[in-house]
Amino acid sequence: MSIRFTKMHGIGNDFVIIDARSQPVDWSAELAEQIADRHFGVGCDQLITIHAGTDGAAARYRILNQDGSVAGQCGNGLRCVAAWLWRDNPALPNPLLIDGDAGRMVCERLADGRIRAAIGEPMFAPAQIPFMADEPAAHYLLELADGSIDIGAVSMGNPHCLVVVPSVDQAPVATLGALLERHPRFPDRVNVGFAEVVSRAAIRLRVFERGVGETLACGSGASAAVAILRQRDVVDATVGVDLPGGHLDISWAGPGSTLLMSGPAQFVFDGIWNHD
Ligand SMILES: N[C@@H](CCC[C@H](N)C(=O)O)C(=O)O
Repeated sequence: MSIRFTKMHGIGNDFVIIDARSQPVDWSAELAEQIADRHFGVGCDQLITIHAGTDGAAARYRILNQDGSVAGQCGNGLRCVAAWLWRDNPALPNPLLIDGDAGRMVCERLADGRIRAAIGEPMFAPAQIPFMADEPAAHYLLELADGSIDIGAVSMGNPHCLVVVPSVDQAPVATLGALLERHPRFPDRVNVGFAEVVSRAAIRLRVFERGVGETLACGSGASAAVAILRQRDVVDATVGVDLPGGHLDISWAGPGSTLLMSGPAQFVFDGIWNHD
């Protein structure tokens, strides 16, 4: 079987995007694992499929991680889906409505070519993350085999935890990230951010993504980091986030408001995936 796809990235967080409206797609963990494989497949952090939209949405998007697990949100992927939809049909409006498992998102192409996505309100209630705790808090102590660690936790439509570190360059992203991703208090596993606060308007961030490992960038991770640091009143409403693959601007006015994420969406190539 042959499947047409587009390879894209948002500051190095890379995706294979498949239009599931115009061709049959066997949406499965196995398909994601095969396509995402960097040696035997196309190679990507996430496989994203585009489905028919309803009620005014241009489309619906679904996300599978490299390991085949389902994700509810993908900030960088959402911007790429918006750019893909505008390329596919230049008559589509700007802003554009796109539905996902986390709800309805609004994407707007800015004058400088970047895309600003409204990705919803951060959710701090432990049951919504999901995270095992009695009540929402700005800090949680998480038990590890050799002590405990201070974390923040939030859902951006997908689960995130955050560790504040003195320097992201020295942070044990691979080891601690893998440990926290599967910590028993996160029953659905979790994306793990390591943030260095540079000022009230700037942070540096590395993210160990659930179902992938460390990626060059994570849009929902950048959003989660700003939401948690804003909850702690450590940063202002607008924050520049530097990730290994590039820069995102995040704005969150606070409870009751949607969070805004601005950044690029890049096409890499179009191709055809042939598989048995
Ligand atoms: N890279 C994405 C997040 C992808 C999903 C995540 N790994 C999860 O399992 O929740 C982003 O840019 O937000």
